Amino acid sequence: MEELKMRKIGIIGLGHVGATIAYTLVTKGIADELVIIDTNDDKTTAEEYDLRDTLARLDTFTKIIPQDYDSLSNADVVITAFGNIDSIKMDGDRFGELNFNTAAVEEVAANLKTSGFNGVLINISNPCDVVTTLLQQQTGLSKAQVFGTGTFLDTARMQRAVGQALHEDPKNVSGYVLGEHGESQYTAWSTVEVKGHPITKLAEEKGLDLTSFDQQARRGGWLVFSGKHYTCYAIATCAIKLAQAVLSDARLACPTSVYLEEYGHYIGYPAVVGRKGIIEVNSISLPIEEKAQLDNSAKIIKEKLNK
Ligand SMILES: NC(=O)c1ccc[n+]([C@@H]2O[C@H](COP(=O)([O-])OP(=O)(O)OC[C@H]3O[C@@H](n4cnc5c(N)ncnc54)[C@H](O)[C@@H]3O)[C@@H](O)[C@H]2O)c1
Repeated sequence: MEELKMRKIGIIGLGHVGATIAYTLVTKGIADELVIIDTNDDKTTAEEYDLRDTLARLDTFTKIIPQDYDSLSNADVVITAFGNIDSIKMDGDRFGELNFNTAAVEEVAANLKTSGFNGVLINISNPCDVVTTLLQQQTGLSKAQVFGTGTFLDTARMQRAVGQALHEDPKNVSGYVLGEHGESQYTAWSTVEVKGHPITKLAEEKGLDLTSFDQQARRGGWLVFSGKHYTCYAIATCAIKLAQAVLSDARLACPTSVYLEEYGHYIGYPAVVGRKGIIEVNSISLPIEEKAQLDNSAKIIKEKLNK
């Protein structure tokens, strides 16, 4: 009999974000095998047993594999969520973790390389575009195999802001927040529609303040952060949606942190995600001002990379 293909996912970094992803993957039965890795052994054991103790009450089973890089050799997806959130201050700068996370990249990339992992790597760790660029370079995986959550989360925040103002389900709002997952991100309003109606037209008709929505997308994370000193549900949901797009070869069109030749590094831009990772960069034609904003954001990511 042909062996059943298991859906195997690895998570590296089991803090607020990684643990939320692990819990969701297990309770929703999305992974048949889940590899969980953290430099903190006690934290890993705690998450391992909290998840194992959940299994008896679920309709699905997930094999939990702790602290084993070797077992990632045949994983479909690895999600990186390592970091040190306590080093982030309320100053609006996601680059606060830069030094910590660039050091972590070296260790994680070397371990992934030794493991023989050859699936799709989805990075969450901040600064997201910089860390994704470094992970791709240091793992030696292809640019299609590595991408970041990037502005997928910021786009969800924009959809929330617009949807909330118009009393619409955020899913009725389409379009993209582009650029850095950070302060220089921006909403490409030329791409945004509500139920097929261009937002620029709706804004004129209804007197909407698009700048305020854009600011809500940019600052949304800090609103959550200021109350609980981390964020977890929205980012976990973004990462899992991307992982599922890989597992089911969905060819999901969404903004992610993707490698753009033009800039020579990763940046939030429309892409299509499937079994092999980034199936295509979905080049869209932007008005001159919006393209200039993308160029500016790329410049800021590049400066951080050069540091
Ligand atoms: N891209 C986004 O949209 C987005 C959203 C939220 C959080 N984040 C980022 O995700 C990361 C995790 O956030 P969090 O709140 O869970 O942080 P956290 O500090 O709660 O957890 C980080 C975990 O990573 C572990 N870790 C550190 N170095 C490691 C290494 N080399 N190998 C394995 N594990 C390691 C730590 O022990 C810790 O358990 C941070 O970088 C944060 O800024 C990104």
